[in-house]
Amino acid sequence: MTGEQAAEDAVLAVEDVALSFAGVTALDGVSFRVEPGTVHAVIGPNGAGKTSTFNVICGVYAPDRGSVTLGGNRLTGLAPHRIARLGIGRAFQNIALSGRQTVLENILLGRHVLTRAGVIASGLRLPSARREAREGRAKAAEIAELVGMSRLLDRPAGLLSYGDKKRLELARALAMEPSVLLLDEPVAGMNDEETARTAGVIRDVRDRTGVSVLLIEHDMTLVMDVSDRVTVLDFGRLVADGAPDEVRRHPEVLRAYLGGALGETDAGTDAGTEAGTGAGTEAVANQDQHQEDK
Ligand SMILES: Nc1ncnc2c1ncn2[C@@H]1O[C@H](COP(=O)(O)OP(=O)(O)OP(=O)(O)O)[C@@H](O)[C@H]1O
Repeated sequence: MTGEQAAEDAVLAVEDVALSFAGVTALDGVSFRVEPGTVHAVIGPNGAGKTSTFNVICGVYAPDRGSVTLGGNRLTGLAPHRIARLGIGRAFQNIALSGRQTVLENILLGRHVLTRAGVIASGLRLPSARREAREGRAKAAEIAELVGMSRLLDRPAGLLSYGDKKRLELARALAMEPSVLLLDEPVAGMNDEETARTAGVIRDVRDRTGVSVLLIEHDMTLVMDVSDRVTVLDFGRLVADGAPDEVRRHPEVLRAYLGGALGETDAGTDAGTEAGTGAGTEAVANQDQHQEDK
């Protein structure tokens, strides 16, 4: 297989996905592609369909229409654990770590999806199980280094700072060796310093492992800072998809974030100008504030 083919293999394609709940449209014909080795953000106001998109990708929800493929393999219709095995790793917004277990043990828990030696082989301490355990620990240590937690390997997760807990959740998802890592609000609740550290980790994941990162995030400073591409949803529809700079100036994006308040007025037409960009940034900042108030 050539390098180019390998890269093509890891493309995550969401195609014409529609999803509704008892008459409420959550997603309405959403399509986008996550290119290998990129950071890709999905943004939009509350209720836009971001979490629903993640849930369709992971197999938590079956879409009414459309499909999700990874490297040409159809994920839609498969159970979540099979989708995880095929290369979709997800770190959750709500931290679900084992507090008494150490950082190393928590990362190893993330690997169980990959472990081949069964319970019996492990119990009998067969060579295959011992080798797998050794390899697992080495890999977990590598991942801990990547997320800046090498010195915390033996610390119980329950004693970590908030930021380290969130980065450990990310590390645990990475331990599954995914092609695409899904991050649900990775910097929610973090201060500026913690946010900057996490931004560095996200970039390192992309640059050092080649894993694509797909993230939902309300913190627009982070989104614009780390993303190679941004997909914007509003009321379940895709309203923009492009480089951060293009998306920030897109009239539909300004309209979505300002709740239609600007309608046909200045910012709608000025969207491509400096003034328009400023209005968008402000609107997005208001959205952040709204999140904090929730
Ligand atoms: N399990 C569900 N049952 C009923 N309606 C749902 C369910 N999940 C999502 N929805 C609806 O689907 C729409 C999209 O919701 P979704 O949670 O995907 O949005 P979101 O962009 O993630 O929002 P937020 O930023 O507030 O998390 C909303 O109208 C929401 O109320």
